[in-house]
Formats: sequence, structure tokens, C-alpha cells
Amino acid sequence: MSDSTTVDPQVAYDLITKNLQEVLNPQIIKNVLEVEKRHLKLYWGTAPTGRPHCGYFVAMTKLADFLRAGCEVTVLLADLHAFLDNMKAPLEVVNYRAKYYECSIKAILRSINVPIEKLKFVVGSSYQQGGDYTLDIFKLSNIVSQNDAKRAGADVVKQVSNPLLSGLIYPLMQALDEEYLGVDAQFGGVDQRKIFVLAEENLEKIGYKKRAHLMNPMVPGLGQGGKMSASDPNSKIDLLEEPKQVKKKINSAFCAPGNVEENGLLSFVEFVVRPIQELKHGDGYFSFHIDRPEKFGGPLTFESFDALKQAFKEEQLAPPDLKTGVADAINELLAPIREEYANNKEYQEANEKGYPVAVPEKTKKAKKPKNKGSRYPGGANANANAKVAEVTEELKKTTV
Ligand SMILES: N[C@@H](Cc1ccc(O)cc1)C(=O)O
Repeated sequence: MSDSTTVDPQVAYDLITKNLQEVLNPQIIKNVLEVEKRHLKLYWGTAPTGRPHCGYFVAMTKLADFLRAGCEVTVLLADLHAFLDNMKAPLEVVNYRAKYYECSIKAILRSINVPIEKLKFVVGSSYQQGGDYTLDIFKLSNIVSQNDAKRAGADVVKQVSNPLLSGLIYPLMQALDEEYLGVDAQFGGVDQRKIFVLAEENLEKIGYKKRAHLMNPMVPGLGQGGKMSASDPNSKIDLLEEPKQVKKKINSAFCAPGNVEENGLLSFVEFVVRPIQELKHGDGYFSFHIDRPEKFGGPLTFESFDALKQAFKEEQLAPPDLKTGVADAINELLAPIREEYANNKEYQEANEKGYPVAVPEKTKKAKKPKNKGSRYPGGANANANAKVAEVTEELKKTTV
């Protein structure tokens, strides 16, 4: 076994479960670490629907913890799930979006100094389109009721009137992925909980083993009540957002003097900035600088999150100054991502082809579609513009 087995089982377990909201079947994890004495294998799946945003940093800090604990970590780029969820990504572009997500995830991890050599990326459609996998979906569809499949997907699959059958297949496939990726555990946001439970309740019935499930709390957004919402573009910040745009979004965030309860900015510091600082500088480290103008008291640095929160609560720190601090912090996080994008052709191509801008009919030039390298021959971008215009590109929610 390799170097990372030197991680003590208890230390590994604590690292694996650090900052999580919930763990289902922790004994499965303990058994692997303490009895079988091997690395835990786990995966995190992401459906390349819209665009990854700042909230992704949080899931990335957990991937970093898993890697440090010696786990074998797989990232599933769940392209077919992005298609099955109300065609949030049309088949014509989904492979580019999967690439875009992969590039974004790698860029984030590099930016926070996480070694990524050991991270494995798997594209869902590479194994989900035939053979035993299909038969297993049929088997599951014969033991899971429509009602249970529907309820399992309620927090994940976009809820629409007259829902499509695809939304019922989605949770079955997510359950099956655990088997096909050969893992001991699946990690995701707590919004995945109902799918995780469906997996726990049904895999054994088709002859596979039950897995453990690890859940992150949901990352708050910047909107009122700290929500991220698809209808409010100001509630989340794209990874490639320009510094000026970041400032603008942060300035328009809801942030009332002294209100620390409903404060997406403070939550951002707590859930995003703090874990990254701990990852970079060690547990307990916190340093938050605010470049406050002299006339309002001059620059400030807080050495603990509680001190920052308290100062805001007591109105010693005013909303515009907190906003300055948060916007600066976000721009600092995003600078290396933008830099990587500027230097990475593959990342740029994935962006351009994965998110084609819908061209208005009359200005559209008749051009032969180029689709070399597409996994979906016969149509990269041919119909994509029209389709992309039809589907919402916004992430419905934040899954980390
Ligand atoms: N359901 C996850 C994506 C996912 C898809 C398939 C999986 O096996 C795992 C995760 C999301 O909401 O983004």
C-alpha cells in the first residue's frame, strides 16, 4: 500500500467527515479504515448543467480533505444526468460542458494547492449507455415505485408541471453509479439526501452492496436570506466573473446593518473563505482583511470569524465595508482561475462550444457545423443554439 495508508484510521475518519452536515452509515467507512485497513474509495458527482460558480470551492475543500485522508477520489462528470434533468444540457453540447466542468474543477483545486494527480475523472456516458448498466436500470425500475423515484429526485431534478419520465430515471442511475464506479461511499450536498437513501434502500435488492453517504451543508448564496437562485443572477458568482462584475454583484447583495442572521456575505466568509484558509494555512487559521477608507476608520483585519460577525452585529462594521472585504476576497480566489482560463486552450474551447450564444435568426450565417471530436456525432452545435435558448442555463440550485 502507498504512503497515505500511514494516515491513522481515526485521523482519516475525522478528516473525511470534517465540516459535514450528515453521514449515513458511518460504520461502512470505519470498517474500511479500521478492519479492512485500506483506502476509502468515494466519488462526488456533478451534472454539467449551467456553469460552476463560487460555491464549488466548498465541495473542493472536501475533496482536498478526502485526498489528504488517503482516499481514492473519483469525480463523476454526470453528462447524461445533465441531459436527463429536463435537458438542462442538450446532448449536442454536453460533452463540452463536461470538459468545462473538469477544467474548472482542476483550476479550483490547483488554485488552493491541492495535488490532483490522484484524482480520477469519469464521464458518465462512458459507461451508462448499455450492457449491464441498462439491465440494472430495468431491474431497479421494477422495484422502485414511480412515487418513490419522484420523491427521491424532488430536491435535485427541476420540478416542472407535467414532469418527464427522465426525472424518474435520474435517481435510479445515480444509485447505480455507486456500483459502477466501485466505491465505498458517495459524497454530495445534503440536497442529494433522498437519492442517497433510495440507493441505500435498493442496491442490495439487486445484489449490490450498500454504500455510505457523506453530505455537505448547502452553500449559501448572496440573495436575500442567503439563497442562491436561478432567477437571481446576482445571487451567485461565476468562476470566470470579471472583478468589476464581482464588485457590482456584491454591492447589490442584501446586507442590512447589524443583521447577521440573513447575511449571504457573512455566510460566504464562513462557508467558503474560512475553509479555504484552513486548508492553506492549517486548522483554526483565519485572517480577513478589509480595506476600509481612512475616513471611516481605516483598514481592518479580523483574526476570527466570530470577531468579524460580532463587529458586524454591533454595527462597528458597516455593510459597505463588509462588501469591500468580501468582493476583494472573491476576486483573490478567482484570479488564479481566470489566469488558468487565459492560458488553457482546452478550457476556452469547452466554454465556447459548451455555451454557444444563441444567435438571433436573421443575423445567423449559414455555416457548416464543425463537430470534430464530439461524442455525439451528427450535430455538435447544429441545433444547439436553438436548444440552448430553450433550456435554462442557470443552475437551479447549488450542489456541493
Ligand atoms: N445529482 C447530482 C449529480 C450527480 C449525478 C449522478 C451521480 O451519480 C452523482 C451526482 C447533482 O445534483 O448535481
